[in-house]
Amino acid sequence: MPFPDGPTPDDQPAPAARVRGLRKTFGRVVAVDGVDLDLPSGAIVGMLGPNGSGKTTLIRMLLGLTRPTAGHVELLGRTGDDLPAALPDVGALVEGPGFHPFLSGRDNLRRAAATEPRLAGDLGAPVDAALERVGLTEAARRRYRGYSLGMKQRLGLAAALLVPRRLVVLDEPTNGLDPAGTRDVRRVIAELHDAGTTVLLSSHLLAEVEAVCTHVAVLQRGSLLVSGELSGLLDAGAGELVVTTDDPDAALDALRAAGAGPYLRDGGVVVPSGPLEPPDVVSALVHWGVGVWEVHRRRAHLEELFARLTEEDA
Ligand SMILES: Nc1ncnc2c1ncn2[C@@H]1O[C@H](COP(=O)(O)OP(=O)(O)OP(=O)(O)O)[C@@H](O)[C@H]1O
Repeated sequence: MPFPDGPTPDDQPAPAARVRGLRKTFGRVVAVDGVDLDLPSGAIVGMLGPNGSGKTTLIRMLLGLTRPTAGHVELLGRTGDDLPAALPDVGALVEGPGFHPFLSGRDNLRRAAATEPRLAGDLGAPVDAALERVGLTEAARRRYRGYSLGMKQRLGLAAALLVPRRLVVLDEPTNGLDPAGTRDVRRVIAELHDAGTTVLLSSHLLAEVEAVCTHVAVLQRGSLLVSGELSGLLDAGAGELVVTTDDPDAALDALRAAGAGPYLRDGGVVVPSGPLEPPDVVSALVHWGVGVWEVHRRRAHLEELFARLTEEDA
């Protein structure tokens, strides 16, 4: 069956994944409510949303682990009954059926490696490489049952990295990790990105997402509030202007008279986002004879953008 939007133009690489009209209900609960989303090829897409907003359900539908109530999923160009054919190229760290509690980390990983169609023969080398990559070499002989949450997360990540993937999906990968583990995950994501792998990262850590992601998608109550390139969204969502002047008190008066609600912060005059654009601010200050050294727009942080989006929609 052709995908609803038709083919991607020749000059654009096909997205690693796309969903259209994706919906999932559990009884009366609408977990995902008609989501359209592309994961651009090679991007690191941060998926954000409050608890219960549908992130895990969306990821599970993307990976074929949960059947959608309605809508379409395309994964690495495969859809419908053909979707499982994409899965060997997809690595995933999602909560779900875990590892065997009485086997060691290494033996669990060997079992996972044995199910990889692209690994044959000696599984020792790829298993050891994956353990090394996630910093689990020393604990590899210990039973999974005795692993801390962070070690379990690392082993799950190792399983996702057993072979080169075109898409890696990480559902809250830093959950339970110490700062060193968080750094390791960040390094692994950067390595995947350098290798051209598309990464979908679901996280509540906004600073983390801002630091590593090229794109974001924000969910709320099962609906997509916004998605796109992170830098563009932060620029568009930019807020306040900051004025540097020798006479902040006069600047406050001038800007109040112009209809802004300015205030002082760290010696600068802050003009909250509102009707006044930079030329209006400069003109108001010049009109009042206030010397202006600089007016710049402060780039919003993801935390502010996220708060604004989710509060506006609340
Ligand atoms: N198997 C299930 N049976 C019933 N309801 C479910 C099931 N899975 C998810 N839900 C419900 O669907 C909604 C979305 O849940 P989901 O786990 O996808 O959200 P999330 O954004 O991943 O949340 P969190 O950030 O807390 O992990 C919630 O209301 C949840 O209770």
